[in-house]
Amino acid sequence: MVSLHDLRMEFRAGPDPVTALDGVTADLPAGSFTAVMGPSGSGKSTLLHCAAGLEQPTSGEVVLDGVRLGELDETGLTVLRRERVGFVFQAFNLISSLNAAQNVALPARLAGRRVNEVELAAALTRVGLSDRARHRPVELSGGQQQRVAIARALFTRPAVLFADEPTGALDGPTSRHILALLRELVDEHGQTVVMVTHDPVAAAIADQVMLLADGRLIDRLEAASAATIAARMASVEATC
Ligand SMILES: Nc1ncnc2c1ncn2[C@@H]1O[C@H](COP(=O)(O)OP(=O)(O)OP(=O)(O)O)[C@@H](O)[C@H]1O
Repeated sequence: MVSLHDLRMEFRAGPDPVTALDGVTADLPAGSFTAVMGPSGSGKSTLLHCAAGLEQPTSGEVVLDGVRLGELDETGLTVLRRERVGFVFQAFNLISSLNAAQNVALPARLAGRRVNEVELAAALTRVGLSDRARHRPVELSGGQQQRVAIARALFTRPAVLFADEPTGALDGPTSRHILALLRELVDEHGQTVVMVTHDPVAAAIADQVMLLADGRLIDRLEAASAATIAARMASVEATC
């Protein structure tokens, strides 16, 4: 379970502060799939970063897998991210000096767990990258790098997986395959998935859609179809 309580985030970049999150409160139940949507600049990435312990909110509280993030120091946050959290992000996803297989195995190695080579190979096969195991990130496309990160989540089974546009760089069939794998993490392994997406079709595989506008949570849709989500998004964008 991830609980967000009255999350507020202000950035002081220029003369005027920017309010990226304006009092967001939400529960993302354990073993559920949440899509985060909203217009550009509505606070989706900031929400994801705060919920994952990558950024500290200006105020408010995040409780992840029973741990209050505000009570952890930097070392505690690093350990929590390593042991309970998975990331499928466009940037800072993979270690550039490690090949795909080593990147998939890294969290398990850092946690001192024995690495099962058969399971490691199986995770790469599931994302269609069995022939890229020895390639380093620079030798992979953006979409393939995203898939390495998903293989890592299949292999290490973090309690919570945060994904930022995981299908943004993928073609239609690969995108559907990756979404099905994310759904499987939730349905078969009870992991919690939180995914930012602009794509109503991708969001439709989630259990709930959190809709942000101007840093506020303005709606929650449960088990909505892609058409319903697209229509709601269009109405939000028309008023922004
Ligand atoms: N480090 C920062 N410093 C200053 N302002 C920031 C910073 N990060 C984000 N913002 C601002 O906070 C607001 C929310 O940004 P955020 O990246 O969370 O939006 P988003 O919904 O993910 O957007 P997009 O869909 O375009 O990626 C924006 O107005 C953005 O300009």
